[in-house]
Amino acid sequence: MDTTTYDVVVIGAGPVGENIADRVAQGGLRAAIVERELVGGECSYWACMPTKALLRSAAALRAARQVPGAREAVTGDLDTAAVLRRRDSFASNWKDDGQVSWLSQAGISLYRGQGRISSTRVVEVTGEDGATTSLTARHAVVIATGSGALVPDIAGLREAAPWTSREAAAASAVPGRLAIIGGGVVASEMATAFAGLGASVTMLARDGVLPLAEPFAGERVVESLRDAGVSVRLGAEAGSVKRDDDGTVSVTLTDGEQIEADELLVAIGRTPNTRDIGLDHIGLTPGAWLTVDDTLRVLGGDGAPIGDGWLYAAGDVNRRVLLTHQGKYQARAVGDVIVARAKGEAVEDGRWGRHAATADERAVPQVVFTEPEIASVGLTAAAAAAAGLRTRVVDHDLGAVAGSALHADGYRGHARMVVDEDRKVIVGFTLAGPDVAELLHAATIAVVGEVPLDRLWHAVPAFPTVSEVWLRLLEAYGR
Ligand SMILES: Cc1cc2nc3c(=O)[nH]c(=O)nc-3n(C[C@H](O)[C@H](O)[C@H](O)COP(=O)(O)OP(=O)(O)OC[C@H]3O[C@@H](n4cnc5c(N)ncnc54)[C@H](O)[C@@H]3O)c2cc1C
Ligand SMILES: NC(=O)c1ccc[n+]([C@@H]2O[C@H](COP(=O)([O-])OP(=O)(O)OC[C@H]3O[C@@H](n4cnc5c(N)ncnc54)[C@H](O)[C@@H]3O)[C@@H](O)[C@H]2O)c1
Repeated sequence: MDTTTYDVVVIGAGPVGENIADRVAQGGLRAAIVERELVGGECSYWACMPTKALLRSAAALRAARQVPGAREAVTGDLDTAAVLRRRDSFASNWKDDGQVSWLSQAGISLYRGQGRISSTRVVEVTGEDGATTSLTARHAVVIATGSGALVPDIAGLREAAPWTSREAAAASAVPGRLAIIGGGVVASEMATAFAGLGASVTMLARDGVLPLAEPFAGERVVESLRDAGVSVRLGAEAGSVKRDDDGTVSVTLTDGEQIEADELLVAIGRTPNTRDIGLDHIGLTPGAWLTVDDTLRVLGGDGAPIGDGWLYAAGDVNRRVLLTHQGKYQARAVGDVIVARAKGEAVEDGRWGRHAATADERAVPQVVFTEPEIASVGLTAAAAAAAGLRTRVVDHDLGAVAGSALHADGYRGHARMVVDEDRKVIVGFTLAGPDVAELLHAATIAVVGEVPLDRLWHAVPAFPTVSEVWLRLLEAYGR
């Protein structure tokens, strides 16, 4: 058995693991990273990048059709084969050579195989050929193993070989009929994408569509999915599933109704990749989400860091926020804190300190790439109320600003800001409308910066842009 010692060993080379390794290497420590599939993780090959590529061409076409002059220039339909080819290139054709050479130029050692913690600071890597390498970390081990699709215990579901987000993201053809179980982010985006690509889509949204967003967001998405021909079945629950010999999938709903499709996508959330990473060797439960403190140290059942604090977890696997950008934010904090602790430097773990992932709590931005796009940061009105904040909610019609009218004929959208009345700062902001994704960062800065409303009056939106909605919201709030 080979034995190799590094300062830091990272298990999982998704976006989060890669960033952690890079950060500690930049801090002067020697890092090894362990990956069992493709360097780049879920986001690069089966999640963010390919799914957005599947959505983008139809969005561009819709945008052109909303502007007279451009509309007349669009004479054909979406070219599905070209969309899938573009998606393939955004998934790097499911090859990780580019990312592997990036690791190498960053001075990070890559070990391919399944990583498992075998004892304090020791990770064993089992390669495809069964050979084992033992890696010892002088300072820290970081778990960045991400998450996989959750498949519920519905009778016949597993035997019916359903799609998860992976098969949807990497589909080589568009099914004639696609049924989807779920109403969250993956279900909404994939219903949008596959309807845009010509599939006949049925969405079984037991708990509603985008139920965690502001209610107007889900309502707009349902409306537009239905306009696009999607059958959105709010409250419908799959009771059992069967795939016939001819490949047809039949879903029997709990009320007895039967729905047939060529493929069935299950999109009801995620499960952590912790089943086989050696958690039992350190007193934790295999298959469970990991609990961490604000500097991302893994906590044991007693609420204290494991051992002397040598074990960290970042990204999806700690369940704080299941988003790439937020996982990479955690990666910067965890990489820097490992370096600081290794060098005996001060740890800045107070609120908004360099080594604390404070924004995870109440300042998370997210864009859902549906039609319309849903861009949000911070708390919804309901979440703010549940958190006990005294709030005022201000709404504005996003279509009623000059910039929106110019952007597209018939522009429809909505904006909401949630103000903490005791501090007179924005704690939540949601936009629903075409191309609102790029408007989000202004709101994120206002929320993270806790910019007083009085000062925001001096942040003047350029005319004529959609951002003028900021002024309208302030006017509605009053000075
Ligand atoms: C369909 C879909 C679309 C999404 N779109 C977006 C989006 O648009 N924007 C966004 O911000 N987020 C999006 N997300 C979420 C995003 O993909 C995740 O938040 C992100 O990938 C998490 O990164 P990670 O590094 O924590 O985990 P992962 O990306 O899951 O990477 C973990 C890596 O660890 C490896 N690994 C696991 N266990 C081991 C082991 N024992 N040994 C060695 N290697 C191991 C895995 O092979 C994997 O490469 C989407 C998710 C899905 C499912
Ligand atoms: N654009 C983006 O930022 C983006 C895109 C896709 C995914 N993601 C991330 O990936 C993660 C996973 O997405 P997801 O859509 O799978 O999960 P999700 O948690 O967003 O939504 C899952 C939905 O399924 C419902 N559900 C749960 N069990 C069910 C059941 N048995 N039957 C029917 N419905 C059920 C839930 O009520 C929920 O609404 C999300 O947390 C999200 O952050 C982000």
